[in-house]
Amino acid sequence: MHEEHFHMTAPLILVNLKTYKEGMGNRAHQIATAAQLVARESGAVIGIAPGYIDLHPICHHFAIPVYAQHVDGYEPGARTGHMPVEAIKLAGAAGSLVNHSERRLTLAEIELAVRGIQTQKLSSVVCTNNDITSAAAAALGPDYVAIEPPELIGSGVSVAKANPEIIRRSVAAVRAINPKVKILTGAGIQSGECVKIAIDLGTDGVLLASSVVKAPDPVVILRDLVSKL
Ligand SMILES: O=C(CO)COP(=O)(O)O
Repeated sequence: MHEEHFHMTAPLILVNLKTYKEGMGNRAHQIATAAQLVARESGAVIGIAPGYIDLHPICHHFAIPVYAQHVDGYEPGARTGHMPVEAIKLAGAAGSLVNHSERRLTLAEIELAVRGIQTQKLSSVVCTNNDITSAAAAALGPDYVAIEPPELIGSGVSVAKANPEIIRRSVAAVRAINPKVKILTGAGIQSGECVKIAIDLGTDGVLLASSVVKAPDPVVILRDLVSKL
């Protein structure tokens, strides 16, 4: 379902399913079901970024924003093993992550992907690793810059608690370049308290993975994540 159907001025909680076994197939549907339930009962905007195989069915079964984890900015045509923006749009995606720490791109590829996403009127989330790269990403004019210190990704240690300074500096850097660009932060986000700290530091939401994807019951974690909004 496309993003214009959602109130995107509200904070965005975006759950990246990565290629975790606990985020594939039936389990991807279970997490999407949990996201939709908690979004409905709380009024929060909760999106998920499943793998490509699960993208199309999840887009069509759930009324939540669904993002691809990566997209190529190339035009459709004689290329093999790439993912054009048109393909994720046809699948029903709201947008895509670009340049995740686990799927790094060159600057030229990031720019191409952001332009392609804009051309298709989808939402772009460019991931960055520090305040300098956040400023560079903001110069490309994406919808979101998502700052995630790589050393804290998957660590269980929350960026909001361990390194609020990097969030503060990134917010300032992005605002100085382009105040229209929204900001997410991530790495180790696991509770409503983490989300509240991130929002209080001036971000527009969070990008997270393991705390939800690996939870025995994702509903419990998602309810906690939205509890202080
Ligand atoms: O990389 C991330 C989200 O894209 C963060 O992962 P964790 O929430 O597992 O630290």
